[in-house]
Amino acid sequence: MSTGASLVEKAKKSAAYQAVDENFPENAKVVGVGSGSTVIYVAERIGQLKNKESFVCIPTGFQSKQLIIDNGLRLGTIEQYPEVDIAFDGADEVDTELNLIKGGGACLFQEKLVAAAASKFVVVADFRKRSPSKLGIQWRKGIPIEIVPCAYAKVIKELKSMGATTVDLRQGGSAKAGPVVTDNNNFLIDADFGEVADPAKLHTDIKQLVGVVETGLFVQMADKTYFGEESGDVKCWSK
Ligand SMILES: O=C(CO)[C@H](O)[C@H](O)COP(=O)(O)O
Repeated sequence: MSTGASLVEKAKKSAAYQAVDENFPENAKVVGVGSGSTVIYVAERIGQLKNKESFVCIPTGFQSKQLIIDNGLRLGTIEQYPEVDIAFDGADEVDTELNLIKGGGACLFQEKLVAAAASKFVVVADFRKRSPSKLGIQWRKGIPIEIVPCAYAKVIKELKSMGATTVDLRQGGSAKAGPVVTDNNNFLIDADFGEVADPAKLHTDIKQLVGVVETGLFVQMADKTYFGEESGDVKCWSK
């Protein structure tokens, strides 16, 4: 009998494999590979393609770079290849409009950069990531926001005055004393705004604060999301 943890793992793998099988363009030249535990299976599946010498993969951070290398894929950079044919990535929450919260794994800036450069953006997730309506229902840790380190006190104060109920400078926990440092040498704030009524407005309001590099609200960027279900099925939401 499958345990809860192995059901989740199977769900991630099924979603990732189906997303690659149904969307990988035959003549792809540049492919974005996201970050997180679900994307591990995306990289694995792409690594099984017979023509893997014919395209380059663009990472969204350190872990993603390792996944590309470990699966025998060609590594490129977004500076060399600013036009991406397709990007695959995970998400922390997906709403019914296909808006996302991302950044639980601290990679949101490069994830958004690669997704924004991509002609098609496909998300892979397990059933726990699906919101019944708005963002902020399933993912209760707050919206991840990447900031320049010296701006943290100012931005925290401003986010509180914008109505965030909890605002935390993300800490490394037992793995690191002090704040998490991103792949871009920045800090991360998690700001809880509850249920997000208007993700585009919230993103714009936060982005205007001096010191904010990027928010983990991915508004109308995803073309499709594949959810691996507890039953073993995969559900696809598309625009
Ligand atoms: O946004 C991310 C990292 O910044 C990840 O894509 C997101 O956290 C989902 O990760 P996982 O597939 O491990 O649940």
